Amino acid sequence: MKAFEANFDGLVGPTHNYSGLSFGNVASQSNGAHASNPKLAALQGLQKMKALHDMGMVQGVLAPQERPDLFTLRRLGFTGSDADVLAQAAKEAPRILAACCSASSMWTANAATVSPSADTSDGKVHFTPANLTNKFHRSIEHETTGRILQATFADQNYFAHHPALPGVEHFGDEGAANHTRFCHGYGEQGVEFFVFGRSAFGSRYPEPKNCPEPKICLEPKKYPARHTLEASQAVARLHGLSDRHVVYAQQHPDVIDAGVFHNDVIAVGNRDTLFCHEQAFLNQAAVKQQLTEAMGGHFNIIEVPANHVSVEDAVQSYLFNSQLLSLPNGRTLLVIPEECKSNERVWSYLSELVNGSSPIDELKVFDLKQSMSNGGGPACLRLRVAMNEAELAAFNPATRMSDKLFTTLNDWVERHYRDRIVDADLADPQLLIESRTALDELTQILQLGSVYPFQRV
Ligand SMILES: N=C(N)NCCC[C@H](NC(=O)CCC(=O)O)C(=O)O
Repeated sequence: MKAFEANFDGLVGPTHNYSGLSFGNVASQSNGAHASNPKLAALQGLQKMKALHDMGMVQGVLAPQERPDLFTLRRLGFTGSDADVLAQAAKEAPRILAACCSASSMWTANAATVSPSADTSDGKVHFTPANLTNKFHRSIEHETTGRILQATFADQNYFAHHPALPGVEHFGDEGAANHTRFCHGYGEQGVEFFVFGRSAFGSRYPEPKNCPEPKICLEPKKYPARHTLEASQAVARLHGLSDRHVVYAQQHPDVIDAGVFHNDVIAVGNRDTLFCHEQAFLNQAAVKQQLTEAMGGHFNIIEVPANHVSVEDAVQSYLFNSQLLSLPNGRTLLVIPEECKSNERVWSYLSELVNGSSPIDELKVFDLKQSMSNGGGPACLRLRVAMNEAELAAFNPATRMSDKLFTTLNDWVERHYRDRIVDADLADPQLLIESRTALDELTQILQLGSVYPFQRV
C-alpha cells in the first residue's frame, strides 16, 4: 500500500501577538513590544498550506485554541464576568494575561509526537500531545490540542491517542520539534530519532541506560533545555517502538545557549536524509554512526560546516527550520523562510547546495514574517503525519486542504481577524467575543465538534 507524509499546519489564531514570553527564543525576546497583525499571520500560513497542496502534497489544517483562555484565568482565581476576569488580570497580572492570550498553538511541530503505523507494535498511528511544561503559555495547550487531534484523527481502527506526559519539568516534552522519523519509504518500518536537551534523572540516580557517558547530561549554561531524555523514552514506550529502531541524541548545550530552543532550529530530516549543522548534537560523530546503522547503512547526511554558516546565522535565518519534502515528481524540495534569502552567507550556501550533487533539488521561499518574529518558521508551523492510503481515507476530510477550504478559510479570516493587536487589546472583552465567534464557526467548517472549553460549559 502506498504511503505519504502529510503536513498539518496550525492555523494562526485571532489573538496572535508578540509578548516576549519565551526566554531562550531570541526572536520572541527581541520582538515582545511590537504590534502584531493576526490577519496577515493567518493568511501567510494559509498561503504556505495551499502552495504545498498545489504541489500535490497532502496538507491538513489544525484549528487554533480558545484565547484569551478564560478557563485558565478562572483556575488562577480571577472572578466575575468574562469582562471582570480580563480587567482584573490586566490590572493585577498583565504577564499572566499575555500568556493566556498567546496564539502559540499555531506552531504544531510542538503539538504532539507522531509515530506512523509501520513503526508501532499495534500497527496504529500514535499521537502523544506535548505537555510543553517549560513555558506557562504553552503548557496550557495540550488538553485542547488532544481534543483537536482526536477530532482530526478520530478513527480508532487506525489512530491511537495518549494523554500528555506528566506536567513536570522531569518529563518536559516539546513534541515533534525534537523528533524526526527517518525511513526508506513512508509506509515501511522507520527509525525514530529523539533529541533531548537534558536528562532529568541523570544526576543523583544511575545514568539512564541510553546516556552513553555521564558527561552527556551536561546542562545548558544560559538558556533552558526544555525537553528531557526521559520524556522521549516515555513517548517511545507509549508508542510501542522497537529499541533498535529508536536513536536518542542530546542537543549540544552550546547551541541551546545560542538560541536553538528546539532541534528543528538546527536540523531537519526526511526519508533517508538528515540536513543539519555540524555543531547540532553532542557527540555528533556517534549520532551519525548510530543513525546510519539503524538505517541499514543507506543514509545521507548533509552537514553544514560552521565556516560556511555559523550557528548564529542558522538561528537568525532559520535555515534548518525548513521543510524537506519529497515531491510527487520525485524531486526533493526545501521550503525556506524569506530570512534565508536576506542572509548572504546562508543564501550562497543554499545556491551551492541546489546546484551541486546534494539530494536537494530546489528551493521555495515563503514570507512568514509574522510567525518568524516569534521564533516560528516553516517547520514549526507543521506537524508531520505519515499515513498509508487506508489512514489517509480515515482522517477527517473537512480538515484536508483543498481549493474550496482555502477559499472558505481566507474568507473566514477576512471576516473575523483584526489586522493589529498591541498588549492593551488583550484585555478588550470585544476581542474575546470576536475570537470565540470565529472559533465556533471554525469548528463547523472543520467539523471538529465542541473542542473548546467555551463550547463545553
Ligand atoms: N521551533 C518550533 N518547533 N516551534 C517554535 C515555537 C516558538 C514559540 N514562541 C513563542 O511561544 C513566543 C510567544 C511570544 O513571545 O509571544 C516558543 O518559544 O515555543
